[in-house]
Amino acid sequence: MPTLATARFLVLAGDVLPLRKLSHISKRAPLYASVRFLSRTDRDNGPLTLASLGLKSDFEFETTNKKRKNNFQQPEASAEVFRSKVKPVKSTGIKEVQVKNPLEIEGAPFAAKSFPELGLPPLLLERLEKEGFTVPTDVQSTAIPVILKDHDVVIQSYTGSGKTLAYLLPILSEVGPLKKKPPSGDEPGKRTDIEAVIVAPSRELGMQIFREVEKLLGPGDKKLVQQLVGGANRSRQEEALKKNKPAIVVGTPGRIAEISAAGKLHTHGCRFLVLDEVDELLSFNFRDDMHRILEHVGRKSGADPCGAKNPIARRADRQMIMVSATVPFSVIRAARSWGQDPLLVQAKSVSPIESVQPSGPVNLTGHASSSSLSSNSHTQAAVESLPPALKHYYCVTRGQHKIDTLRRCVHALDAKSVIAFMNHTKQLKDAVFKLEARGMNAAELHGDLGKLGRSTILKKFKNGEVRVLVTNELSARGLDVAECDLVVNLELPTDAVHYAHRAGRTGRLGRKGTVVTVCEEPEVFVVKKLQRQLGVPIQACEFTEGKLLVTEEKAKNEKVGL
Ligand SMILES: Nc1ncnc2c1ncn2[C@@H]1O[C@H](COP(=O)(O)OP(=O)(O)OP(=O)(O)O)[C@@H](O)[C@H]1O
Repeated sequence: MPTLATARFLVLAGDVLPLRKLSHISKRAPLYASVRFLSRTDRDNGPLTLASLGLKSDFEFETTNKKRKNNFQQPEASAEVFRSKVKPVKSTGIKEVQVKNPLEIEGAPFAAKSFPELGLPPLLLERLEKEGFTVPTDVQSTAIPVILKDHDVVIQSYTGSGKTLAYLLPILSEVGPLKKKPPSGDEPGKRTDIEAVIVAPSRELGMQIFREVEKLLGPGDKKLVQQLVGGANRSRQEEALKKNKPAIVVGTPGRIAEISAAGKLHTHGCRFLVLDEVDELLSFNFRDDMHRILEHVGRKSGADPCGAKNPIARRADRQMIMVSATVPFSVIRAARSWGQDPLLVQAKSVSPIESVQPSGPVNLTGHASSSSLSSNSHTQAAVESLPPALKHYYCVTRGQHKIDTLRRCVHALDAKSVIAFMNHTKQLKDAVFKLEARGMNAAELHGDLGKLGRSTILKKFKNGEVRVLVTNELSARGLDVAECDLVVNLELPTDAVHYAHRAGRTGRLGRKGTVVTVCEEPEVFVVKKLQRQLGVPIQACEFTEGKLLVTEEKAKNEKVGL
């Protein structure tokens, strides 16, 4: 360990420049005549696929020449060159960490294109302008034209890069009152079926997406979207479905499957099926509910004479959109099973899913050398899931001093809105109690709280009444609080994917954000492993005299290839 005299440096938020990828986009033409891999997974333990759902049991190939109605032209090849630079921090003197402006957008991932250039209809463009969305993000400008051309897609882009609008806007271009004018002969307003089903793994995320759709539809048409999240009153949801005849439903797998099984959700004519946080939806917990959803949504019975026998022909009717910041190979396999010639859409590239290999589900040419990455697909999924502007630190302390370290960390960074993660629900109350005893506004958020309790706490956190939200994995995915400027891991996440989703609650849409992992000495090797797997520097630090001090020499970072 370096001594105080030789190795203490000051962090002025930003000594380490973002490491990003060097990506080359294939110029290959889209694969329309393609080989489709139907399934190859273990039925009992593997991820959810057609095989695990009992629809297909063997690895199969099928050649299809079927063309989608519009051919997608891949964007011109582009190469982004980012250099990994580690600026030496000064070895003398100590400077204060700058006060953060949580809403300052440093490196927002906005694209060169405008919304009108993406082919969105005029009414939707008007709504976007009213809501203050003026420029699309990179992933939006790449994904929107692809989805508008009817392709099944897997959208992968880092946390907070705007994936929700990337799929909502093309859906709203085709569904509901903002859609494109129908071709002459079509009768507008006649359709009463549900046209889009959006599935999310948690109530909070479901409600967040639901509100985003409501907002875009505007006050006059907000009943055209219905939430079907668990924890809410089911009969009221069923009544609303009957009365309002929504075009879009957003919900959690359990509640959607439940209402569908009761015969009160008619989705056979559904055109869009979105699986948000798809890698989470593939987990064992959701297996039965997802089975029902995949079997029923967008499956028109009798629409195609081959349909009854041929699952591929039947599923041709719905467009699958799968989304996550982390895309392990299990998602790629699932996309091959459920989609028709699906495309992998990333911020600046589109490639056929067929070209994705198990060793590299997403472009891995960036942050770290491939040799330094584990071959584990889950680990690979975490690479490029982190916003490039995030800063990562870890601080070693004893278990009983963790809350105090958190308090000092919040003061040192002058953080206004903090999410602190722990692994077990039982410990959250105690942590909140200790923080409040030290004069810091804090609240706990977890699944055992009632629906009302959860939404009240989230509201208070969003409006600044609660400074520190102490929570568990429930809040790690999707939660969008723009003001959150600090994430603290009071306990280590289980793996790099979980680290990425937790970390992604801050630094959203190019804003500044800091992630501090508070750990005990024997856990430091896990932090080092996370650092290697994620390909980002995680610097050792201390909080002394109200300042964050980096305690790790540059040489150590160089050792891990950063
Ligand atoms: N074009 C845009 N202009 C301005 N703000 C935008 C734009 N697109 C999205 N946003 C805002 O950026 C924030 C992050 O977007 P979103 O939640 O869709 O990110 P995400 O990529 O889905 O993140 P995660 O992976 O964590 O779910 C949201 O508050 C959203 O309203």
